[in-house]
Amino acid sequence: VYFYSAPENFNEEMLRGKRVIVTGASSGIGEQMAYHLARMGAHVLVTARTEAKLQKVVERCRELGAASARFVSGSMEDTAFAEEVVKEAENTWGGLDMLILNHIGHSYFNYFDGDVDHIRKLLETNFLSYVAMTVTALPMLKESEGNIVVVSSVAGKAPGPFAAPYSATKFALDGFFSSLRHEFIIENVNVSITLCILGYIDTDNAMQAVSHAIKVAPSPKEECALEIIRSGALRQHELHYPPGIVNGMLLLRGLAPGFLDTLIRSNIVRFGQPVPQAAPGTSAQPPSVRER
Ligand SMILES: NC(=O)C1=CN([C@@H]2O[C@H](COP(=O)(O)OP(=O)(O)OC[C@H]3O[C@@H](n4cnc5c(N)ncnc54)[C@H](OP(=O)(O)O)[C@@H]3O)[C@@H](O)[C@H]2O)C=CC1
Ligand SMILES: CC(C)CCC[C@@H](C)[C@H]1CC[C@H]2[C@@H]3C(=O)C=C4C[C@@H](O)CC[C@]4(C)[C@H]3CC[C@]12C
Repeated sequence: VYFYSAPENFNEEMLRGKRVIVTGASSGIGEQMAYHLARMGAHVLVTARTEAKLQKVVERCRELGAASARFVSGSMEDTAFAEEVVKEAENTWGGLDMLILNHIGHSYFNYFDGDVDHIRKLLETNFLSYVAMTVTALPMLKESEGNIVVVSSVAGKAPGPFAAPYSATKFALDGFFSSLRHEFIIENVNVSITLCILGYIDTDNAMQAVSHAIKVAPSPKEECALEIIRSGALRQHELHYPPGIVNGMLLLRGLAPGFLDTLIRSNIVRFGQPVPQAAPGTSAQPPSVRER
């Protein structure tokens, strides 16, 4: 508790004129981070696959007062693209202050189906591209004494069911970046690494995927996006958002892991399968988690 509640003074001016890359910024939390950064007067480079959406995000960033805004489109399934995005920042800005790694590839919310290739592909997108961007950006981040922000999930600390591939990629991020942080401290590399442990957030994609299955209420993506930027700028090691639920879960994980697991399962009511439509005159019976 002491560690994560150390004195902190965030001022939005801290981001003015800063050069920031945001991945997965065509929707959800990434899009909201781009808008906050724009409002704070940062230079933003946003990336994702869908050019039409990125075009709109860039326009909105300009309206909100970004020092500059541009996009590069492509897929992070390919680590060559990940490196290309960082090169683009180097060519346009000649440096970089903050690297926000946020994108995720599509996965399913259901029992693990045995598809090993899916996990390999998801690791490329959700994990290896993060490593590749970090490697390419590191010389610039050392120069600016900048920040690396890695967006993860409670599923990357205390997993629930139906997200085995996704959870694996988020655990990989914790292992890699928490180890790398030690090395930076040992070697006096003044680049901060912030691992963001997020609970359930109300983005369109997450709501579509799991709102029928999760009992807890989602937290707002706008506030979540601001907290991520804030903790990155303050060089915190970890962000836990929303703090009550995530800190509670992590505390229980240490004290009573079996109880936490039961609690997680009891908060997931249905999943994956279409909810049957009620026939006229009958009431719909949702499928139970045991049915498959
Ligand atoms: N929402 C939630 O409940 C939670 C989210 N998180 C984490 O927060 C982060 C953001 O989540 P959220 O905003 O909900 O996600 P969204 O699904 O809204 O956004 C994902 C972004 O990644 C992009 N993307 C998808 N596939 C690829 C690809 N192959 N290559 C490059 N970009 C890709 C998407 O754009 P496009 O399709 O155009 O490529 C989009 O911009 C993720 O790291 C997620 O794990 C953590 C805990 C809970
Ligand atoms: C026990 C409870 C107090 C809290 C349980 C919270 C659990 C159920 C929450 C916390 C993190 C959440 C997942 C997440 O990280 C990101 C995504 C990606 C998105 O595209 C689809 C939904 C998915 C898989 C979320 C599913 C629900 C999870 C596991």
